[in-house]
Amino acid sequence: SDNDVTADQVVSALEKTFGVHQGERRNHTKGTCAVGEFVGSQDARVYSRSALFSGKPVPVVARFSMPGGNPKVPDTARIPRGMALEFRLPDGSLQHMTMLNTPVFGAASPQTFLDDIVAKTPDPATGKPDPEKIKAFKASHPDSLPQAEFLAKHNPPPSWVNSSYFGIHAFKFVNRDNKTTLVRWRFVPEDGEKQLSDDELKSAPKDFLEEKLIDRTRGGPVRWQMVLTIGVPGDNEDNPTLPWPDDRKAVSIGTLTISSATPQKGAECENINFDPLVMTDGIEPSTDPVLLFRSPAYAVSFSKRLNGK
Ligand code: HEM
Repeated sequence: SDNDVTADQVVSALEKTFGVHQGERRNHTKGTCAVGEFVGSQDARVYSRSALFSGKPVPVVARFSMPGGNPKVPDTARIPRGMALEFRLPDGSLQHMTMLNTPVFGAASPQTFLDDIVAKTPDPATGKPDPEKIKAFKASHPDSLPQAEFLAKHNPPPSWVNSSYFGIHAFKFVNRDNKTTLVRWRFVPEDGEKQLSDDELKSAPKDFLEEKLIDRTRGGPVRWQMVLTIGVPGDNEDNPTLPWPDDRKAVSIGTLTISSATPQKGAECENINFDPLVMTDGIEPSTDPVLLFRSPAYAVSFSKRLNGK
């Protein structure tokens, strides 16, 4: 059962499939650091008393990343894109949001996540994953299909600034009257959502995302609107592979501004563990077992890389 899957097991599987890159993240290894600020809107305070939504600018350290433990994965890979944010509040507390550019995740349980990584273990004969094992994984894990379908229909973006990023899990917002609201959130880019064409995907170089982000921020700040979706009673809070119905109320609750970007080596984001359970008063986790499993898994990866392993 799921309860048997451990963080160590998952990190070991990541190491077996992608190799160990000393001092580096075991997942989302390739990435770029950035900094900026967030300004929350009054509308958020109906739902959350978090200081994040005071209306005053809150400094943010961000990291854009490619999933998987391969530091050289090409920027054209048909896999999700990640955006992690650390909000540094005036009282010294932190809020993390660690997101992907897909509205749903590819696993409803830690077991599916583990089985996915194991299915991608390179075959010693070819040095590549065995297509039969990947097929068998898909057939036996229907919860992996909604995200795979989204990735099949949406080509990767030409730039980090041309994606929406989704919190994916349900979370709880708690307001001043202790009223709890089940929510999901996403960040919608002011530069617009864009996708590479099939031809562009074939001709694009291996590495372009980092350079384009550095150039784009030199030309001026990049913004995303934070959009909150309000759940209604009965909406699922424990399955990140299933979206809520489209007609749920959505409220714009703040603006993220990214002002500069740098390679990750030695930069501020490098030694942050973007554990999604780091939260301020007014924002709380749901019962989603995948969300709750992330924290121990990130801790194992973080302590290894911090110790130079
Ligand atoms: C069972 C589920 C999951 C496991 C086991 C897992 C595991 C990991 C690990 C080990 C890391 C590297 C941590 C570090 O060394 O700092 C990581 C990074 C990351 N994960 Fe997950 N993850 C899971 C689910 C998710 C989900 C659902 C999302 C998005 C909603 C997500 C988004 C990210 C992002 C964006 C990063 C990079 C963070 C950074 O820039 O440092 N992961 N994940």
